[in-house]
Amino acid sequence: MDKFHQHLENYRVNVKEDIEKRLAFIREQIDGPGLGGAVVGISGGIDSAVTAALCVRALGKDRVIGVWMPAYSQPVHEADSKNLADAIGLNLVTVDVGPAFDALVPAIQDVLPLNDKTKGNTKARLRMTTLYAIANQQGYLVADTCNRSEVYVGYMTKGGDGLADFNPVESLTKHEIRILAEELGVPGAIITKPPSADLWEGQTDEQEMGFTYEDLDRLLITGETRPEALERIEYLHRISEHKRNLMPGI
Ligand SMILES: Nc1ncnc2c1ncn2[C@@H]1O[C@H](COP(=O)(O)OP(=O)(O)OC[C@H]2O[C@@H]([n+]3cccc(C(=O)O)c3)[C@H](O)[C@@H]2O)[C@@H](O)[C@H]1O
Ligand SMILES: Nc1ncnc2c1ncn2[C@@H]1O[C@H](COP(=O)(O)OP(=O)(O)OP(=O)(O)O)[C@@H](O)[C@H]1O
Ligand SMILES: [Mg+2]
Repeated sequence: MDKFHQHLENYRVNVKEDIEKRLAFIREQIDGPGLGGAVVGISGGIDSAVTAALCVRALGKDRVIGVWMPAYSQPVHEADSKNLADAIGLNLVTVDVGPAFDALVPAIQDVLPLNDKTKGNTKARLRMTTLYAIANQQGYLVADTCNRSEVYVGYMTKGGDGLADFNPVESLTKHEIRILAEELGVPGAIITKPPSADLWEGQTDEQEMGFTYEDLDRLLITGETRPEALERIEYLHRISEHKRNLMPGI
């Protein structure tokens, strides 16, 4: 077995211990300052599924709100979000951010045209606004869902999914997140689905980044990867330095 798979195997063996460490971290973040609970944006993807499952285990289902926020989202993600909620006992609510997006984008476009990426990032920032409204009102914290792989290359929207109050999955690569998801009882369809920001039709992480999560996670775990991927990964890492901030994480 190579170094990469050996690392993942070790993680699998120790996953229960790792979960306990993360649950303690979440309780410390919420109960330390005497706050009520946590709010998590639920996309139907694996990162938010794992984050929500950890929060529910740490705090109990009455202290966690999951929010599905469609804006021209693929129907499969809504179904997966509902299946997740049933599987982990998550209190899931829906806030449709589509109308706000439809009102805001033409107003900005009166000033200058926006491309698909900019529009997509605007959706992510409307979701952040929604999560903070709920957190504000309830005395909750917003949970971040960005994993170690995404953070390394800055693959998140600044001030969107990249802005939150604490992060229970920050030190985990995408491959480790998959192992954790299995252990937490996340439905299989969410674990095997290709990662996507779903910010525009047909978007997938690997296609947009220009390398695979295996390329990226091999680098993070073993220090080596395919030379062609390495150049692009390090380029994205350099230009995203401004996105890595000081929020408490584990
Ligand atoms: N050197 C610098 N120092 C300080 N600030 C700097 C900067 N360079 C850019 N900026 C600022 O940052 C902005 C660009 O950052 P940002 O708005 O994030 O935009 P950008 O990095 O261009 O796009 C975000 C990327 O993250 C992806 N994404 C978003 C959301 C979720 C997921 C997912 O995995 O699901 C992925 C999305 O598909 C896209 O590829 C600039 O407009 C500028 O305001
Ligand atoms: N439609 C949505 N409703 C609610 N939250 C969303 C939605 N789309 C994205 N988000 C939030 O933005 C985060 C970033 O998206 P990202 O795609 O990186 O994570 P994911 O969907 O959970 O996992 P994956 O990377 O496997 O797709 C999500 O984890 C979620 O918190
Ligand atoms: Mg996603």
